[in-house]
Amino acid sequence: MFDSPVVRVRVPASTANLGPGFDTLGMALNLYAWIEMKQSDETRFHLYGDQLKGIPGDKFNLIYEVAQMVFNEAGVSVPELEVSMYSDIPLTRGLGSSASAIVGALAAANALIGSPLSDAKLFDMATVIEKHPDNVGASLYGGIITAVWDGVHAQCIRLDPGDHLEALVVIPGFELATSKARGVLPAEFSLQDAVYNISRSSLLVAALAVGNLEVIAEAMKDRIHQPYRAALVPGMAEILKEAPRHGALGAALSGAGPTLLALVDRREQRKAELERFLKETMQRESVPIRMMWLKPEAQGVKVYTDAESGRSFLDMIKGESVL
Ligand SMILES: Nc1ncnc2c1ncn2[C@@H]1O[C@H](COP(=O)(O)OP(=O)(O)OP(=O)(O)O)[C@@H](O)[C@H]1O
Ligand SMILES: N[C@@H](CCO)C(=O)O
Repeated sequence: MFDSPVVRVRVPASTANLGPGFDTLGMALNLYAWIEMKQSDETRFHLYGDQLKGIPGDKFNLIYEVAQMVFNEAGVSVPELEVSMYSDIPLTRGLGSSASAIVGALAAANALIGSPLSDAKLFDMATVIEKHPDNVGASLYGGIITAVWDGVHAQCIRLDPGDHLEALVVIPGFELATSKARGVLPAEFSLQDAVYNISRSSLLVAALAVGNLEVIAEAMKDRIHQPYRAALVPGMAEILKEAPRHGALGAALSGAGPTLLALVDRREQRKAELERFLKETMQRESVPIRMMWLKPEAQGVKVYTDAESGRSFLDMIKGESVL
């Protein structure tokens, strides 16, 4: 048996793919979900905020299921949990809400039992659950990650995002399930399209590694998933094509969408023009949107100990939440 502390974690949202890096590139963003977890005599959930509406408040919640995987892996039994959760990450919009829930639950459950599992093990488990390492790697490690998965083990290299990148995200007022956005993709690609994506994805990683932002517009182009998904997101094709002419370094569908993300150099003077272009394009398509300026988050999931917290769960969040 172990002492039963109260564990809190903060986990960042993420954007996956960054255009050509389908299922391999991810970047953490400064939008967060928070989870508090403790052992209990009966399982109880306290879900706060608009973003968690409709999420199950019982043992069918993803957080509970993932926590039990950690306990099984570690060979301990913690059948009943009291979980509080607050999130600023919109659900099913392409900003890695499921990855944040998975990584947050893994980190919280692991900390609850004295952290027997390594980060590498948590990464493997997260990837098996999510089925691709891009969002979960970014939420776990922070920064920009380039990752591979062999079906069992995931590996990644983390790049520091630097100080110059910023992202303008356009979040449409409708949900797009990852399963639906993957369902429209072909099973096979031509050699030409494969080369097109490999070359751009490699260029993008190299550009981000050395801070050469000039090639980003070309490096964010993709032929593997975005052309097929464009029909699911009105305005997407025009925004991906034209955003660089309005001040963006490049633009991409964020994860499986429907959120669109324009990367910007923070020193760029044309932010208002970019905002106007994105807003007007979506308005022409009659798509209601929310726009947010976000920054890359260098820190991955953060575990707070009892001693560090000292405040109630909601008080702790108040200072950091964007809502
Ligand atoms: N905090 C949470 N607790 C429980 N389940 C969650 C939580 N957050 C997300 N989920 C589950 O994940 C689903 C969304 O996952 P999905 O992969 O479709 O979108 P996403 O993760 O927001 O976007 P993307 O993977 O494209 O970045 C939700 O419908 C819900 O079932
Ligand atoms: N790489 C994934 C991200 C969504 O979780 C996709 O584009 O389907």
